[in-house]
Amino acid sequence: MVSAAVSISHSPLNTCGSSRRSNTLPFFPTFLSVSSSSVDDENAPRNRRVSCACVAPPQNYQPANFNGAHKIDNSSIEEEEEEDDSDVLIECRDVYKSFGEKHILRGVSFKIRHGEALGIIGPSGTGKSTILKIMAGLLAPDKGEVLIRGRRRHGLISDEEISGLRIGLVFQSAALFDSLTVRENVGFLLYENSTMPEDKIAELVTETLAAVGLKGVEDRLPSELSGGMKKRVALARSIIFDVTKAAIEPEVLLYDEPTAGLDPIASTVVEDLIRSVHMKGEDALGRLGNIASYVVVTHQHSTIKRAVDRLLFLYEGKVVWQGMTHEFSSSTTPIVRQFASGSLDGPIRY
Ligand SMILES: Nc1ncnc2c1ncn2[C@@H]1O[C@H](COP(=O)(O)OP(=O)(O)OP(=O)(O)O)[C@@H](O)[C@H]1O
Repeated sequence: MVSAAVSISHSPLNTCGSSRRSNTLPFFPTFLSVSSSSVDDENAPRNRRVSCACVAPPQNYQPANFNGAHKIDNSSIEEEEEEDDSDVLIECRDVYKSFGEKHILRGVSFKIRHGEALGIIGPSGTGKSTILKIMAGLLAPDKGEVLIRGRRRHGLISDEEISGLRIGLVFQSAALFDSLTVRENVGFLLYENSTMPEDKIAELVTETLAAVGLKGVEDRLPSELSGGMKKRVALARSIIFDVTKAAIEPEVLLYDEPTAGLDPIASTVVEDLIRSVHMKGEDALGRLGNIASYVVVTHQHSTIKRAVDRLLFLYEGKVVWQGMTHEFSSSTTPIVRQFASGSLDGPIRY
């Protein structure tokens, strides 16, 4: 489980020609610190450098086509080998990760294609948050590879290594800066890195907050917000982008349990918001979303149904099933049936 003090987006902080710092903001170091509860201290990047590069859709891009659920077996791997991988943005290949004696990931392999809305499900403690952190570059795998647009990443993220792709991680907790106002939290990266005038950033922050259903909260501190409002502020922070740039900067967003702890209606708001910022559709402001693909780790049925198209089921360190969302509840695979129904009978034992 991730519970972090900050939400990060892999946009530049003080790197990549960081140009300007708002005088309304306190000084922040190059590495945006993350609470000790969120990231393995030993593995946390020091002086982290993050990507500001923009990613264009692959040439000859064809939308991803997933034709059904399948259990992971050799035949499916053979099939995958014949696929056109020009639209694969992130690939985890046989990834292993242990924490001491705990072997959490034991050979996890999957691809995230351009345009995908992917969900990762599975029992608590199976490593869902861990795989997100590995993709985001906060943790390094012990074994196996993470490929970013076909290029193997060595160690943790650096600008050079992942140039060509922005990856944002929205932590399970809203992870806002307590001492900054909502405006400063949402506009943080723009204040730090863009050349936009401050009044324009403030305008954009207000628009983005409106897009997540929040009005008139710009001057509040996070402590003055409800849990659901904090989540929406965190989402606003993850989707805001520099509108003065000629090219939209698509990115892959990784959401760790974005609807956990929300009431059903607030969950729906967040689920629709996640959908709306996807490149395929327009956001609440009528702009094309800039998120090329996204991954949602969730336990919530409503989020599975509403926010994602394809699912990976992680269990005992491996992807044991994958399929389209509508196949989840009708699957006859025992482990999926048990999980979908919440039954105590089945292969998963607590
Ligand atoms: N930095 C760490 N140091 C030691 N153990 C860790 C660390 N991070 C995760 N773990 C352990 O790895 C296991 C998997 O954790 P992870 O948070 O990835 O699971 P999860 O599938 O996301 O769980 P949940 O659904 O409950 O959020 C857990 O047993 C957790 O205690």
